[in-house]
Amino acid sequence: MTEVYYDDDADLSVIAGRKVAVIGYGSQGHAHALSLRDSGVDVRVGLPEGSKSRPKAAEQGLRVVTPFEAAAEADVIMILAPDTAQRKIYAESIEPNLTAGKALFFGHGLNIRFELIKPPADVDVAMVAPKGPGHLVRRQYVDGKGVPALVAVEQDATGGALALALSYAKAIGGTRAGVIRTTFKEETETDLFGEQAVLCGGAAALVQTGFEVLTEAGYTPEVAYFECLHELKLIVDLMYEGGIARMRYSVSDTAEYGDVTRGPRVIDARVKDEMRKILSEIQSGEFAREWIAEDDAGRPNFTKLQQQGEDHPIEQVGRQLRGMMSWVDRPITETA
Ligand SMILES: NC(=O)C1=CN([C@@H]2O[C@H](COP(=O)(O)OP(=O)(O)OC[C@H]3O[C@@H](n4cnc5c(N)ncnc54)[C@H](OP(=O)(O)O)[C@@H]3O)[C@@H](O)[C@H]2O)C=CC1
Ligand SMILES: CC[C@](O)(C(C)=O)C(=O)O
Ligand SMILES: [Mg+2]
Ligand SMILES: [Mg+2]
Repeated sequence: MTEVYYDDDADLSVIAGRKVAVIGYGSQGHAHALSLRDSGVDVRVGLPEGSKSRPKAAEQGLRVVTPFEAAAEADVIMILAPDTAQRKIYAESIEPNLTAGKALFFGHGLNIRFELIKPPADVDVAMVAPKGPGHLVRRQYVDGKGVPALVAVEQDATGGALALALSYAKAIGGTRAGVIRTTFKEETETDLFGEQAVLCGGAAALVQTGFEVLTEAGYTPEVAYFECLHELKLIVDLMYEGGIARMRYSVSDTAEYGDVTRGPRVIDARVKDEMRKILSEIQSGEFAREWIAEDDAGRPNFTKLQQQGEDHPIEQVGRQLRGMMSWVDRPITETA
């Protein structure tokens, strides 16, 4: 069985003895910067002049400097800007300051796995990748809990890269939940697959399609929303707590019989083949090339598809229904 690292396996004083730069203050950046600070780490946030994240970080009492200044001051540089922006930030602000013995950290491995960033051999290159959205990484930390994380070491120039990554993971709450060691290759490919085929792409398409089938057959949109979206969270909560078995224990026999007989008809061999194709596009670098080119072109296709998603009827009915449930529309974070 894979080794899982918990709080007792990581030494907080390792990261507390370093100067850390967090580049970016979005979903992950705000969570890392605030939790590092609350764990006693000397942290500064690197953001360009004019960045709309600057006031948020400053309001939270963090010292904000430019990415160049942050990389010059710090000896651990964590890049938490968008994946598509990282290669330019690296070239302009980090590379000139990446002297021997420093550590370059990532929250996701895309830029290293696909060689968009090639650090020099005399620095540590490591990853601390929480397996959850940044706003929940912060919320769990504040609540005394944690989101599981992956750590990986691509280069160990100092001999201390793993201890440093585990220490960093402890400072953001990861070792409270469990940290697994992996590689940049495995993290990048599984993370992209998970978000495309299951967690974001697969789940969103499943919900929208179920809603469409019911409403096109004449059923009430509000009923369809509760059935296909709202209740999904309650079902997934049971899976999160006790696996698919606990969900099946809790639902009726009728639901469980429908689940085991009809589920495989929805997610059938054709869907599995398509998932394999998606995985091979990730592994070959085809997806990364497509995404970088789309970003370089100003994201025309992405913007169109985002708009289509926002215009889907499930969003309108959902907004109305959630408006009646004050506890559902909780701000995703108190801080960013
Ligand atoms: N979202 C998540 O929960 C997860 C993300 N990750 C990884 O974490 C990394 C960050 O993603 P995410 O948190 O979603 O990013 P976001 O899009 O939420 O945030 C991006 C942040 O970077 C800032 N930024 C944009 N351009 C620059 C620049 N040139 N220099 C410095 N800062 C800049 C933005 O500032 P501004 O406000 O000015 O735009 C913003 O503060 C990615 O590698 C991602 O794959 C990993 C696990 C989960
Ligand atoms: C599931 C999406 C994710 O991989 C994440 C929150 O872990 C991301 O890139 O945002
Ligand atoms: Mg992920
Ligand atoms: Mg991801």
